[in-house]
This record gives sequence, structure tokens and C-alpha cells, in this order.
Amino acid sequence: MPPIIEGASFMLVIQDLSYVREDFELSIDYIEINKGITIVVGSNGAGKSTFLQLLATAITPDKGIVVYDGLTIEDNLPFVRSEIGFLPTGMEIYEEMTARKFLNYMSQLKGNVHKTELDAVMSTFALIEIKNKKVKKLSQGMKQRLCAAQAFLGNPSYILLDEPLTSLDRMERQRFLSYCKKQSRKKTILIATHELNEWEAIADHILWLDGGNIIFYGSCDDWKTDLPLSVWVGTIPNELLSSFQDENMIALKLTEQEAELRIIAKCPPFPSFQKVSPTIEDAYFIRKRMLK
Ligand SMILES: Nc1ncnc2c1ncn2[C@@H]1O[C@H](COP(=O)(O)OP(=O)(O)OP(=O)(O)O)[C@@H](O)[C@H]1O
Repeated sequence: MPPIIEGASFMLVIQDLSYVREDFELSIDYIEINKGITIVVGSNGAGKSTFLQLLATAITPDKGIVVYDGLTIEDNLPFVRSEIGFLPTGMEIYEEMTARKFLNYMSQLKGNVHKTELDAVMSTFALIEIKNKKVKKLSQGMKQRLCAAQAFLGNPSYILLDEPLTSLDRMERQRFLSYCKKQSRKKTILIATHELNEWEAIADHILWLDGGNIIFYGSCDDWKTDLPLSVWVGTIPNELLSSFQDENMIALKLTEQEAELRIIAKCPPFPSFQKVSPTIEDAYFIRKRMLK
């Protein structure tokens, strides 16, 4: 087993990679992904899940390599895999197992995770009260917590999570987000998500995929800087609503007489509208519009 290097960067380097699937190709020339939380964004079918599956070594590229802190899967597959925690979408779990048995099973697959670590993960994901429940009796949110918990077992350095917030209630989301933030100090965490606002406060980097290509990778600040359109908020009477194109409208709150709007545009749509700083999600809409 390769030695654990003190002060390891946990950097992921992807070189000259191609993965072809029927009429879709994921293609990456070169990218270095840094430690911390990277949210992987893009529209349906952009390749986010495929990208995470490749990094998780669940599928193999047709061409190119992924380097995990200096190691490739060609020479170090078992070690690299032991350093990966993966939450795919729609993960199937054995329905007859209890939550505890499932985590025991996953711990053993990961090389006998110590009981104290297993208990800590169960407590973090609020699984203690439901540990003796069979999987088939768990709610969607409970199942999601269980599936997310297994990704952190064995203290892996690379955590790959596909839509981890699905079915989680507000409290569990908050708890999960702060856990990810804590973990990200010493790990590389990639999260495929459509819920950009949720990650606003804790994401370090954004990776934007479109049509199987990386269009942007960088810090959240860079993502929100030098945008060609601005974000405006204001209120108008309902009868003026039809003067706005849907594609310019990010958010809308309707009362009986008025509409509260969040608009992307070069200039204020009405003098009363105020310019606000873009969120990660605003920047996504602006960038997506400019790509068309
Ligand atoms: N098992 C499969 N067989 C063939 N094509 C597939 C398969 N799974 C995904 N695809 C195709 O690969 C492309 C990328 O899909 P992928 O699931 O990676 O996108 P995504 O960005 O995760 O989308 P979403 O936001 O909808 O989850 C799509 O064109 C999709 O139709």
C-alpha cells in the first residue's frame, strides 16, 4: 500500500480523458481539482453523474487518466478505491437488512472500519434511532442519510456525492452541509447538484459541465465575477408582469396585487429596481444564457 503522505494535497488531475456512451461523450483535456468542496453543476444530461462515476472508478474511461494525489488506478487500484467514498443516485440497498447491518456490511467491504468510527458516522447522520429498522421500512430521507453515511465510512480522502440533499428535510440538510464543510478541510469533495443556493455558503469551487465538456472550473468568487448581466430586485404591479421574458426572471413571488421579481438584465428594468450581488445560482443563469 502506498504510504500516506503528511500534508497530502488530495488533488485530482484529469488528463486527456474521453468516455463515450452511445450519443454522448464526456471529454476533458486537462484539469486539476483542488481540496475542498467543488459543486458540479450543469443541466440535465450534461454529464455530472457520468463524471462522478468515472472519478469513483465505477466506469472506465475509453481514453485518458485520472491521478489521485499522484496515483493512478493502473498501478494502485485497490488503494485508490479505498480512498474513495461514493454516493451514486438511486443507490439500491438490501431491503431486508437493518440500517446497522447495512453499515456493518459496507464497513467490512471498506476494510473493517473501527466500531467507534462507525458509531460516530451513525450519530452524525442521525441513524442511531433507526439502526434496527429494516431498510424497506425507512422513509426516503432516512434511506438517503444511510446511503450518504456509507460514503464517509473508512475516512476516504475523495468524497463523491450525486445529489446528496435529495429527500432530506431542512434540518438534515443543514446538518449535512456543515458536516461536509468540516470534512472538506482535509478532503476533496465533489457534489453533483441542481440545488446551487444550498451550497452557496460552503462551496469552495464550481465545476460547470455542459454537453460533456467542462466550461468552467474555479473559485466561487471568480464564478460570480465579470458577468455580462446584472441581477436586479424589485416589485411591480401584476399587470406589468407580461412585459418580462421568462428567461430573464430568476425568481418570482406573487401577492394579490404585486409581483416581487429577481431579474437578470444589463440595466434596471424599472428605476425602482435595486442591483444586488449575484448568488452562485444567479451566475449560473447568466452564464447559461450567454452560452446559448
Ligand atoms: N446507462 C446509460 N446508457 C446510455 N446513455 C446514458 C446512460 N446513462 C446516462 N446516459 C446519457 O449520458 C449523458 C450524461 O448523463 P448523466 O446522467 O451523466 O447527466 P447528468 O448531468 O448527471 O444529468 P441529470 O442532471 O439529469 O442527473 C446523457 O445524455 C444521458 O442520456
